[in-house]
Amino acid sequence: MTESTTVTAALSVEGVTHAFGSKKALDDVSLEAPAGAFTALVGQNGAGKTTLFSLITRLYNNRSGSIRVLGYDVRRTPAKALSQLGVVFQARTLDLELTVQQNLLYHAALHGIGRGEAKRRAEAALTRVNLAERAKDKVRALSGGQMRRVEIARALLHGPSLLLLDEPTTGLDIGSRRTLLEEVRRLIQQDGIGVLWATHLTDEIAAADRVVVLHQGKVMARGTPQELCARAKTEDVGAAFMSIVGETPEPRKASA
Ligand SMILES: Nc1ncnc2c1ncn2[C@@H]1O[C@H](COP(=O)(O)OP(=O)(O)OP(=O)(O)O)[C@@H](O)[C@H]1O
Repeated sequence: MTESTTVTAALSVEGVTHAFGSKKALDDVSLEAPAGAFTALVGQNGAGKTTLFSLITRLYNNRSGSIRVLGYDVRRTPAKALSQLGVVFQARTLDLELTVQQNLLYHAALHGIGRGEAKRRAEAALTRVNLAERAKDKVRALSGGQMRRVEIARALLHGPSLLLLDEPTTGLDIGSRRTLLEEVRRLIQQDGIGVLWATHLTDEIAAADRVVVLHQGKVMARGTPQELCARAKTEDVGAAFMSIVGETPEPRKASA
């Protein structure tokens, strides 16, 4: 898929700048996350990923440019835009002492979803992330990867068209990371939702449909992993990322 292809944008960001005092955290950022696709937002620490998520979710007000979720401007029509948005934040936000189901029902109540409907949706959402059998377990009893999947189920309760995940694999082992990626890919295939997955781990972008490279608040590149590799004249997407942000990849250590 190329930039010129006409697609339904689950998320469209155009010309967004955001500063903390005199420091620009985002500088004229434009990007898209199409429906039915996995878009990776890759950047090193401090690139501006969390700031962008805070603007999309209206934790911060965007004073420049526009942010649209399924065509709804988050500033002009926030209720419509946010109703299409599911978010998994970097820090975990589940109540460890409640059961998985209680956590989901609590969240559904905040969205004004009635008890019966909430139970039905919670079961369906847990089934989608392969955790239906853990509904009655306390969250404390789950692994880190399972907790992340509960957070995804929770984010899906109100039927969003766009799922934002901010560094969702932080603290997970390699197997759990792979499972999480597979689950999210399956959701995209089954439901056609758009996903924006923020990460600093370049191995997580190799299988993305599209990649957006963010560096020091600026979009440095957009395209498929193959397009990024072609641009940087390498076959390794991690090396392509390092080249695009102007850093030399560390030489591989020889095995002992
Ligand atoms: N509340 C704040 N006040 C001042 N500066 C901030 C604030 N939040 C972020 N910044 C600065 O904005 C820039 C972008 O930070 P941001 O957290 O968005 O990056 P990030 O890509 O999410 O990084 P990380 O992966 O470390 O979370 C950084 O220089 C950061 O120091």
